[in-house]
Amino acid sequence: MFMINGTAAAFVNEPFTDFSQEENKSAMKAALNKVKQQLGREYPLHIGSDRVMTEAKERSINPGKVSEVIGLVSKASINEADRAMAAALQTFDTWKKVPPTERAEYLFKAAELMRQRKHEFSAWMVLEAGKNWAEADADTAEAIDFMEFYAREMVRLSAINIHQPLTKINGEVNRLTYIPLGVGVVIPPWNFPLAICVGMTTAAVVSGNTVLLKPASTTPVIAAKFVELMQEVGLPQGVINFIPGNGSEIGDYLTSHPKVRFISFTGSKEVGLRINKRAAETADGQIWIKRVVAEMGGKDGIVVDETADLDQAAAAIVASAFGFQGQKCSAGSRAIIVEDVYDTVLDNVLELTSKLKSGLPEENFAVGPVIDQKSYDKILEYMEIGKNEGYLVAGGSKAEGNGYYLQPTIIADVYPKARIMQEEIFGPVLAVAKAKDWKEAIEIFNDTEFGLTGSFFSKNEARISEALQEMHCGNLYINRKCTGALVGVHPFGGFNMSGTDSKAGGHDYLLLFTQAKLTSRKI
Ligand SMILES: NC(=O)c1ccc[n+]([C@@H]2O[C@H](COP(=O)([O-])OP(=O)(O)OC[C@H]3O[C@@H](n4cnc5c(N)ncnc54)[C@H](O)[C@@H]3O)[C@@H](O)[C@H]2O)c1
Ligand SMILES: N[C@@H](CCC=O)C(=O)O
Repeated sequence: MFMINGTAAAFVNEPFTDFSQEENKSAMKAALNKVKQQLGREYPLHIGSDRVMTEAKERSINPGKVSEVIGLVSKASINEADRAMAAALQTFDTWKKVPPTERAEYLFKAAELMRQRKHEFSAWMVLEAGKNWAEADADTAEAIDFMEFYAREMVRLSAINIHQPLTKINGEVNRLTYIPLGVGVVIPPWNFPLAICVGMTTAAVVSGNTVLLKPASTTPVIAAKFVELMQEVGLPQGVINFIPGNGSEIGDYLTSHPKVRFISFTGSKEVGLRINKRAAETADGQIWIKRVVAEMGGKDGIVVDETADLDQAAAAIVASAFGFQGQKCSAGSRAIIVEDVYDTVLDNVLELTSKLKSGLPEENFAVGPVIDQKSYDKILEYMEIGKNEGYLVAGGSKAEGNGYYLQPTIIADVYPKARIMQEEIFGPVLAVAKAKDWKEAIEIFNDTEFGLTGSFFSKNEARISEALQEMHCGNLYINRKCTGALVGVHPFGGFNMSGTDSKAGGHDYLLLFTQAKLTSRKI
């Protein structure tokens, strides 16, 4: 709980589940069985207090077993998006007046309920997103963390002048308070279908805003489960309006809408830039500049010098490149290794990769499917491009299974300007480049339009100091993998074309969804 003997308990991350323990294994299997009984159900839109079933549906399928339908989710058209906007606008008038501590309570309660049903939420992601158990468990843990963390943050910010203590002068009482912005559109991606959806939505809501939540089209069921949870804890109707639908249809419509005060987006560079551009146009009747928070793609990498622990470096390269099939914005899709140890590290990487078994996520194979046909086709294309840009040393094609399975693929001796070194593939494809020394390796690392995550492996302190300064990315790690940021520990967000560096899970994040009001009273 939040309060212990009247004092706020310190935030701690939700622990990950150890699935080598029999009881945890059984609990996860039971959760999967329970969830399987609920497959194929229909889910409504949530517009204010209305539950709206539309004829048009998003058909969500299991990417690891494509004949299995996870659920059919109602799909909003512009008409329903308009109704949702009206509901959100109306509710904003009352929600903004709810004391911040009360708003935070909804998040604390939801975090607690999610904790109790942790494996069930993870099971939905195993089936809908193709995550293995550990990846799904980490996603659920992060969702719980976001709610706990942002609730605490709202309580902290609501204490007047705490964030920015004001200089005192005689004859005046001055206060700085953080007030909400208005109605926001929340647009999460599918790859962290619970954590990122929950984090983006609850940050906006706990700050006193109301939202239109448009989930990703491939993972709408897990988003619907989150919205149901918020209803269960009694969040007032109209605070979260749930409107799955086409990005190009309602997405474009909403991002241009004059009543939208802010857009919170996480997804690809292409869509993020489109939203940023549309949001910058002032629509008729619009009386503000829209705030855009856009967290976008990455072309992250791991640099290894000759002094590094080579086994640790190889393990980190494999985990970062192939965890969740490389479908993380933080994925280490580039390894840049100095020539003295290039062959040794590459051999280690190949050996570890050859041990990765691919198969059904519900059976907890290390490597599962990619998300859908479009991704599958795109990644296969990149594999072919890669074969012309270096040497194929592992994988390179489809893998067995009734779904979108691909082999973990490694292309070696790739030149820095190659497409597979520059473009985000978002799949299990690792490009390996050779550098003459650690300085050149850092130059190659920085030679990208993105700037999200990176790692530097070395035992040399002087080099580590220089790498800390020179490697230009939002989340830089030393001697560890470049994925797996923890809420509160590693605030997350990137530079350049990786986005607005909003640092989700950090102490500044809620400020993005508030405006600071200074009041000065003469006494
Ligand atoms: N930087 C981060 O924190 C972070 C985290 C996770 C994922 N990502 C990035 O997300 C991408 C993968 O996710 P994705 O495939 O869901 O991305 P995407 O850009 O295709 O879609 C993201 C969301 O935008 C919606 N959308 C599509 N067109 C739209 C439009 N015109 N207007 C409004 N919304 C629209 C989609 O329906 C989805 O909900 C990768 O590039 C990955 O790197 C970044
Ligand atoms: N925050 C996650 C990545 C989120 C994007 O996909 C990590 O640090 O691995």
